[in-house]
Amino acid sequence: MAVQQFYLLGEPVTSARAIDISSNLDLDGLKHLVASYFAIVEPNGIGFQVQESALQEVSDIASITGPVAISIDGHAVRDPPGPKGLPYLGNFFEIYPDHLGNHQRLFHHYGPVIKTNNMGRVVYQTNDPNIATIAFAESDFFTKKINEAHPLYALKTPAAGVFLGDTDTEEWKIAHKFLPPALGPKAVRHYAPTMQKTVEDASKVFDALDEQGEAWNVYQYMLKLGAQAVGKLTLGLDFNHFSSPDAPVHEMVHLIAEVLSLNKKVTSKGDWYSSLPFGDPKRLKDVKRRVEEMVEESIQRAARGGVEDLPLQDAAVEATNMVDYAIRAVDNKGEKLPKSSLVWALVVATGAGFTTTSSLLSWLIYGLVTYPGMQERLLQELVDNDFNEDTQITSDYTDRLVFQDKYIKEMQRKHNPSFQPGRTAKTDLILPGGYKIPKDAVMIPALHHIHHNPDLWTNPDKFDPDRWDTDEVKNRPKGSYMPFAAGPRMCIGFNFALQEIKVFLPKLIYRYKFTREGDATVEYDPMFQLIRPNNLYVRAERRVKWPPKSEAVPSKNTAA
Ligand code: HEM
Repeated sequence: MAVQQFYLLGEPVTSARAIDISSNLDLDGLKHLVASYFAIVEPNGIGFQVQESALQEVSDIASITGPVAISIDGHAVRDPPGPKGLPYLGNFFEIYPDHLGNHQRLFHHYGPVIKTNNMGRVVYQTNDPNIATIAFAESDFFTKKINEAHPLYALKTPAAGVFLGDTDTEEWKIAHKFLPPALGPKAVRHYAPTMQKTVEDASKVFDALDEQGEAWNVYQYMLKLGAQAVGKLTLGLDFNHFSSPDAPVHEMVHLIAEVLSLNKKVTSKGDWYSSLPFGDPKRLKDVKRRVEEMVEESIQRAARGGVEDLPLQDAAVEATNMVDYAIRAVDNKGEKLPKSSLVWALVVATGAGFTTTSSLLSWLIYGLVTYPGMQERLLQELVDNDFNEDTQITSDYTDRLVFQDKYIKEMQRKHNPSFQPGRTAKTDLILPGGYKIPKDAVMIPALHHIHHNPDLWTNPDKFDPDRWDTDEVKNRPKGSYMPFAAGPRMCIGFNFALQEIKVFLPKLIYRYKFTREGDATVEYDPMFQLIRPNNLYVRAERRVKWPPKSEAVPSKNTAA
């Protein structure tokens, strides 16, 4: 057994630590051993050196007199770089209002891990797929722990378990056992007819707007549409969003959207702002309480779809909505989702459900009126697949819409609603590239910037659904595309979201021709938890004719 001194290159030599090297360790074994002492996340990136000469043999490393330096991927360890910023304000005005564009610029300038300071709140972000995957993995290094530095801090609600709670809690474990079956592929398939009925009912309003020759704000109507479906399928509630063109947004929907806006405002401006006893922070608390009350009332009112309790998987395919499911589902120990978790788990499913899908739906319509040829190609695919007003849309049917699938994928790459899921460092650690991250720091895998990283995507600013056919995209590095995040805390509602979109989009495109109203640059809302377009207006005109089937596609009535 030999004892050798090691220190991290970039740190003082006096920080060297003595490590016992057993005689039968090979180089890989030594890297793993050293990694465990210094919390180096990826041992394979470790190099050993003395005065700039690399050491490749364990015997040489063991026999050197004096400390051996550890490099990471050829680098000394360092703090993630970032702009210096102003006193008190930090980088706030270098980042807002166009935080997407400005972070893109910062990644370009400083590299794959950046550190910024927003009025005292330090934020680490990455556009590197490997580091993002490490952060999402829930490991000895990172977990979802919503501390003061986390973008969801002002919304933290341990009782919710999912989304607004820490991983290392009983509440998360329980909610994460009960909710996913109700949002799995089988369960959401039985929601398809309700989704279809929702968009069909909404067409009365879009028809009326067309008859009046009116353009409409896309986000406002997609908020109504997304919420109308989610309200029925999570809470069993009819929000009455399509009783007339001017029907108001239901109070619950309005308040949940306000919560997301308030949270972004409160958490973007540092700790001093979030602790103010008035203004946005106070309003946030009040609105949260009101939402809780409303969901509680709707749970009490919700009609049960049946009387008997059922095992989780059966309840998921039998239940008429998620309240019904949550009341009836029992796990294999005969236990139910506790009352203490029920209300907030359903608030989260409702809020996470409609805020995200309404933003994505808005971007999907944006794409129709912005990117040339998209609307025509999507419509042609429907015609070629014999779509008409009576088609019952099932997952078997949508599986045939190959171009629609690529269009949605590309939209979620380029205009994904979610952009800042955060994970918290459990210890002082060293990331690939040698970046030092202190315990309790929050690392944000910046989804928008991973999806626009030019090292991963050719011409990332170009909207190009056909890129999904290329080998480059098919063989992309792990972690290059994660619209729903990744790892144990990733989205559990993605089946629901994708199915809803795949039902809504054909119905809208087949019935209406969308055109852009106005030519102002479409702006996203910088003070919202999600990326949504603020000022996009369209006209949706009832189609009176449709293109013929493509020549290559045999008509249904043509004999083979
Ligand atoms: C376009 C649609 C959607 C997108 C882009 C999206 C994105 C995400 C992302 C990025 C996360 C991780 C958040 C974090 O780590 O902080 C997440 C979590 C979650 N999503 Fe979604 N989501 C979508 C739709 C939905 C829908 C429709 C539902 C439910 C009906 C839903 C329910 C949830 C829940 C409950 C979590 C928390 C899971 C946990 O904490 O373990 N999402 N979503």
